[in-house]
Amino acid sequence: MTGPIRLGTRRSELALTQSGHVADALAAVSGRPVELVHITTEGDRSAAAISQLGGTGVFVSALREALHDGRVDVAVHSYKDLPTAEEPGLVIAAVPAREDPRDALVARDGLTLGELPTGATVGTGAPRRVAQLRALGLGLEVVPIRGNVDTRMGKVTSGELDAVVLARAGLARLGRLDAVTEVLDPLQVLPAPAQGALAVECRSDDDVTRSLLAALDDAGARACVAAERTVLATLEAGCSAPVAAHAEIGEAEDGGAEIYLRASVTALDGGDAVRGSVSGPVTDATRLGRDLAADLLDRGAGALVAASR
Ligand SMILES: NCc1[nH]cc(CCC(=O)O)c1CC(=O)O
Repeated sequence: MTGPIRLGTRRSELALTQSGHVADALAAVSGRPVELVHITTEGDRSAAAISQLGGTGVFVSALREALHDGRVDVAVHSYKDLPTAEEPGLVIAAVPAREDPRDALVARDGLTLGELPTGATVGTGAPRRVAQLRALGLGLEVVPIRGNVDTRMGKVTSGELDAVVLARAGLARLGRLDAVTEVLDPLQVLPAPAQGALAVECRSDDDVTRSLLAALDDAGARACVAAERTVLATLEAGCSAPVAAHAEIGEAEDGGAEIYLRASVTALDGGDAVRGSVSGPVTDATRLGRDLAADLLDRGAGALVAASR
């Protein structure tokens, strides 16, 4: 097979940027042309809140249909938008090196969270961010917003809102880090499981594409994402639940590689939260995720997840 590799992508500027990077890398390792195929998803067509459309899975299903149908060979997703359930017939063949997964504040006048006055309006649509911002006890007024990155940042420029919270990774990929006024400390606002990572998917029986994509895989990023998403799956929480998780790789005392995993579940009103952390060998990523979720459940996380449904 020497024809072009067809890579399905959403049309948003962020999706096109992410897909473009993967397409370039895939062309370089395969020596074959890579053709971008634009796919429109229900999440792009509708202005309704994501929670009303049935979760962020709405961004994913149209791309997956195109893979199943054979219209495309490869699809690139923001990993945090993927449901935790595996998709029969498809495989995540590459998790490329990850961007900084932290959340970022874009505020008027260069302000940080701590400098925003009581009653300042902060826009975000994600329940995880709403809950953690309220839990800071700063008296911020959290305003639900959605739309692409430009639309959200425009609400600060126009003066409609004092600030918005976005994934730093999206701003980095779009070349908009200049707008960031504070990168949020994960001790205050822990990012979403798999934030900043991409999932590059193909058909499980497409051995040629699988082996090409294997060259784009970053084992450390894959292990961190596995640990974080296992927390989410074990808590039986959807991607719109106020669950946060963040894994990092560091050096263990014996010189080997170790994962340090943190997670939190926060009540939507910010009045209650359960946080925890665990560390262990990189090869035990999913076990670490399960252990941390079990610890959070022991300490009451189940009720917080249930209350957010
Ligand atoms: N939910 C939308 C979404 N999906 C992925 C990103 C950013 C890129 C990433 O996290 O990889 C965003 C925007 C945001 O949260 O600000």
